[in-house]
Amino acid sequence: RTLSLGLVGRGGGPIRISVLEGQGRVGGWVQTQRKSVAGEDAVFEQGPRTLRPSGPAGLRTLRLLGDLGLAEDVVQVGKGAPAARKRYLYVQGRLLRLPASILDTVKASASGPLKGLVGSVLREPFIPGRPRDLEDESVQDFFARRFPGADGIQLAASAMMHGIYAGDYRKLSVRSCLPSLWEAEGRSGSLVRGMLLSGSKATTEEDEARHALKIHYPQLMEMAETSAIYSLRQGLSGITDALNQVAIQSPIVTMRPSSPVTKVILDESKAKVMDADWVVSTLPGPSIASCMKGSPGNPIPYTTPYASVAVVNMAFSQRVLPLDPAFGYLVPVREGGDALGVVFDSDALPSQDGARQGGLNRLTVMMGGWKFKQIFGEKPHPDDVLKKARRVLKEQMGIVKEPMAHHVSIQCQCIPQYEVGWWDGMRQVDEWLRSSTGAQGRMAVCGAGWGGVSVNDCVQGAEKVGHALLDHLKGKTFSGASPTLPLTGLERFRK
Ligand SMILES: C=Cc1c2[nH]c(c1C)Cc1[nH]c(c(CCC(=O)O)c1C)Cc1[nH]c(c(C)c1CCC(=O)O)Cc1[nH]c(c(C)c1C=C)C2
Repeated sequence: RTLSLGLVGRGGGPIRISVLEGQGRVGGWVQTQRKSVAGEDAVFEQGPRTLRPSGPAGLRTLRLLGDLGLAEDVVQVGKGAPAARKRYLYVQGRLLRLPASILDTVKASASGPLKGLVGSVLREPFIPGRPRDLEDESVQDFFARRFPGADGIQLAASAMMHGIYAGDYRKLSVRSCLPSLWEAEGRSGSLVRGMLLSGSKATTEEDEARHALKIHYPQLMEMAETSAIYSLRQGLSGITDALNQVAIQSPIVTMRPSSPVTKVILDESKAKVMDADWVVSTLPGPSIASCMKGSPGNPIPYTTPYASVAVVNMAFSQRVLPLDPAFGYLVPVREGGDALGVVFDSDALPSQDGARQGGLNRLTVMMGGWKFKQIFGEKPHPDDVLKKARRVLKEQMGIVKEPMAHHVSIQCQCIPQYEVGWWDGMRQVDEWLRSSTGAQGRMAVCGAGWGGVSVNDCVQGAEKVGHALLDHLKGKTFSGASPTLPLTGLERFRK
C-alpha cells in the first residue's frame, strides 16, 4: 500500500528504494525448514518460532500479517492451552514447573527451589528504591537488590535471559533487557508497587494499534485477545517470503539478493557502486562499524556484542517427552552444562507437524549462547553438535530414542547482548548518526541490534523509520543538497 504512493525524489525524479541483502535468500534469522518426515511436511524453525500478539509492537505485526494476506495462515496457542501455561526450569537434575497462578505460587513458595518466593514479593515494597545516580545495572544485581536472598527469583531470571537473549544475566542490562521493570521501580520506588499501579493500563500507542487492527482485521484482533503466542502454519518464513513478494512487485523497490554491503562512504564524490541519498541500515553494530571504517568522520562510537546459538531441531516418530504437553524448559545459569533450553514444538504448534497430527514429536534443543565458544570452540562440526544435543535429552529427560529427522544450525552471532552500558551506547550512536562528524543525518538504523530483539520489536522499529521517511518524502521534492533524515531510529534513547 504505502509503496505505491507516487513519490517524487531528489531532482524531481521518482523515489527508488534498493534493498541490499547479503544472503541469497531474504529473512535473516527467520529461517524455516520444511522437512519431509515419514511422508509428513514438518516445520523446523532455526530462528524465532512464535510471536506474541500483545503490546503495541505485537498488534502492529498482526496488522502487517493482515496486509500481507496471511490472516488465514495464523495458528495460535490459546491463553489456557498447556503450551501457554506449562513452562519448566531444569533445576538440580529435575524439571520444575513454574507457577502459572497465584495459588500455584503460594504452593511453590512453601518448599523446594522456589521456597520463600511469596515472602520476598511481600517484602519488596518496603525496600528503598534505587539511588538517584544509578543509571543501569545487571539483571542479576537488580533482582538481588529488590529481592535479597530470593534464590528462586535468581534462578528464574537467569533462565529467562537464556530464553530471550541466550545471554548471561550477570552481564545483561536490566534497563535495556527488562525496561518495563526498570521503569516500574523508577516510577514508584518499588517494582511490585510500580507494576500494580501500572496494572493493565494500555498506552496511547497500544490503544491506537488496537483500534487500527480492530477496524482492518477484526478476526486478528479477536485472535490477539485469546492467544498467548502464535505462528504461521508454514512457519515464520511465511512472513518474510510474503514481504519479499510485495517488494518484488513494487515499481519503486529493487530487491538485490546476494549483495553484501562491505563499505558505506558518506561522501558523494567517492560513490563507487551505488549512490544513495539515505541509508537505512539493519546491519548489526559491529558489521556497520566495519563497513564505515576509514570513512571520513569518527568511527561509530559503540558496538554491541553478539551471542551464537546452536539450534538442533529433531522429529521423533512418536511422543518421547516424559511429561504432559508443555512449552518446554529453560536451564538457569547455575546448572551449567551445554543447554540453554528445550522447546517442545509439537506441543506448542501441532498443526506444524503435517497432516497426520499426533504422530510426530518435534522438539528443539538450544545450546551455547554466551558460553558458545567455551562449549563448541570456533567451528563445531554439526555431528558433534547433534551428539551434544542428544546427550542433553538423555541426561535431562531420559530420551535415548534416535530422531527420525534432525537439522543442526549453528547461528553465528545471532542475538545481540544488551549488556550494562548498552543504553548509554545507543545514546552515543544516536548522536553520532546526527552529527556532522558522524553520519551527518544520512543514515537511520533498525533491527535487533538497535532496539529490541523480538520479531515484533524489529517490525515496529522498521515501520517507524519507514513511515517517518515516507511522510518526509510526501511533503517535499528534492532539488538541492540532500536534507537530513527526519529520524535516526534511536530516538527513545534520548535523555
Ligand atoms: C534462536 C533462538 C532464540 C532465543 N531467543 C530468541 C531466539 C530467536 C528470541 C526470543 N525468544 C523469546 C523472546 C521474547 C519475546 C517473544 O517474542 O516471545 C525473544 C525475543 C521468548 C522465548 N523463546 C524461548 C523461550 C523459552 C522464551 C521465553 C519466554 C516465554 O516463555 O515465552 C525458546 C528459546 N529461545 C532461545 C532459547 C535458548 C530458548 C530455549 C528454550 C534463544
